[in-house]
Amino acid sequence: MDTSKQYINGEWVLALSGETREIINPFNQEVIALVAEGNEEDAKMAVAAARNVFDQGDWSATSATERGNIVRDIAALIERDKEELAELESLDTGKTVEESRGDMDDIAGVFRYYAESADKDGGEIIDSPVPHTISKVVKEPVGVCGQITPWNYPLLQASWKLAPALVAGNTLIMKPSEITPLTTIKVFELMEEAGVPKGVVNLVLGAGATVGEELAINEDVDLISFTGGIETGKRIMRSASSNVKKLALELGGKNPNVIFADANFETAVDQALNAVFFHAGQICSAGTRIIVEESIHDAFVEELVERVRKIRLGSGFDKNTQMGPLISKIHLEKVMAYVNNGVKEGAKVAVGGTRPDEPALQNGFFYLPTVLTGCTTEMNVVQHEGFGPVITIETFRNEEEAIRLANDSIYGLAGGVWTKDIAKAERCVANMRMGTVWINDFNVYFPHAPWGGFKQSGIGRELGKLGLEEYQETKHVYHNINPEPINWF
Ligand SMILES: NC(=O)c1ccc[n+]([C@@H]2O[C@H](COP(=O)([O-])OP(=O)(O)OC[C@H]3O[C@@H](n4cnc5c(N)ncnc54)[C@H](O)[C@@H]3O)[C@@H](O)[C@H]2O)c1
Ligand SMILES: C[N+](C)(C)CC=O
Repeated sequence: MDTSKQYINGEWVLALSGETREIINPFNQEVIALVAEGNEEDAKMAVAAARNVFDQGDWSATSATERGNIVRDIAALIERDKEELAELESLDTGKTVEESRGDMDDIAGVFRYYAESADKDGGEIIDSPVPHTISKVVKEPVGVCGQITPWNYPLLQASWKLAPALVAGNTLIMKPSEITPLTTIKVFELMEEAGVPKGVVNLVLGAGATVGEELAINEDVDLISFTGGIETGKRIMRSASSNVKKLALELGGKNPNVIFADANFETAVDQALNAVFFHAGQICSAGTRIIVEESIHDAFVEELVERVRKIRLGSGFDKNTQMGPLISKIHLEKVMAYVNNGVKEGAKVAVGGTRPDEPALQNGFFYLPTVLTGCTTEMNVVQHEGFGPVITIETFRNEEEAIRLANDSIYGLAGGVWTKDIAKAERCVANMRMGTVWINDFNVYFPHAPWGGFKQSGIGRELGKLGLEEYQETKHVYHNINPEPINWF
């Protein structure tokens, strides 16, 4: 794989400026690749290619079945190269190879799901109120799509955008996170191998402020789909107003995990760990905000802390490792400051709260899994997304208070509720203002169900039927089969 090039109009090309960027392994800070560093000019070139190919109309005129077949072939190639992709993802992000393998299965599943969906919706005939007319609704591609992805699930988040955009007949320009572009580069090679026509998919590498901003503002882009942080999302929203682009935003979360005293205790503790410490808490839907019923607080914290102490940190390539490093030095410093500020606000460190002291981990961006107790809803550490391996614990006394606390957030991405009382669970779910709510589980997602946020966690949905509709325009066609003069004037 040649990482030094971008993919524009069906050609692998160096950045116009000739510049490159070093990609760093977060486990040991070694340089693992040099990649092209594109800028606004590369982005403009890619947009022009995507615009030209879309306007020629050959791709959008292919049948949905044909596009579905190509997307199915991409899934098969991802499965063929699963191990290589998983190792690349772990090298780039620090997550365990086991987690990356799971991501690759999910990614192939997303391409397969959309391949199967491609030709299942041929539109709709409307019962027209006017005699001798035919009224129908058809779906068409939106056009040229700009797609911007984050570093935490690089290829997974890319797949949620690439697969539906392709089956809907759009052309696109993708900009992966500048920190973690490797698996996305590889998948562009696979899309070329699968026979995606020239200019339909374009890859520009580089910084958000240059390439990303150009995609958001460029008036030849019809839709921008962004996954990332809330402040970047707001900025993109402003830039996208240049030509009133369609907008899909998948932003952050500060996700409540509500645990009632009647929950299965062992399972709730165990899953509370999974909800946060996968990928060192760098998950948009991480259940970092535990809200536990007061009567079981002490027992819950005791058990949680004991389990947290046993989490094994290390290289994602070591089979014994359960949690890898954070993505970068800058991010590590942010997480440290986030915890330190929480402590200044009055939170107590029950475990963690610092970097590990093992010599073998000193070159990596490691932070110990951390539990903060004595937290209350108005604290910054409870309200802000730390995006690290940090749990805050609050307590509640009754159902009403649990729901009020869970909803006390600008975010509304996801949440969980643990109880054996089915009616109580359903009442909570009905009142929790989040795009996904899990009952007696956490962090489960699959291609068939929509994903996205209420409130400031975003706009629109990815995955499922809605994830395809983001990439479609809806057209009403009204056909008068017996036109006659009206003689009004
Ligand atoms: N809701 C979801 O499904 C979901 C999934 C994954 C991650 N996230 C969120 O992503 C965030 C972490 O990712 P991150 O740190 O990479 O986010 P980020 O906002 O810093 O960057 C995301 C992407 O936006 C680009 N970007 C930065 N500035 C830009 C600009 N001015 N214009 C256009 N593009 C720009 C970056 O280069 C990167 O490709 C967290 O907040 C997390 O919750 C959300
Ligand atoms: C959407 N998800 C859960 C796959 C990754 C969020 O960061």
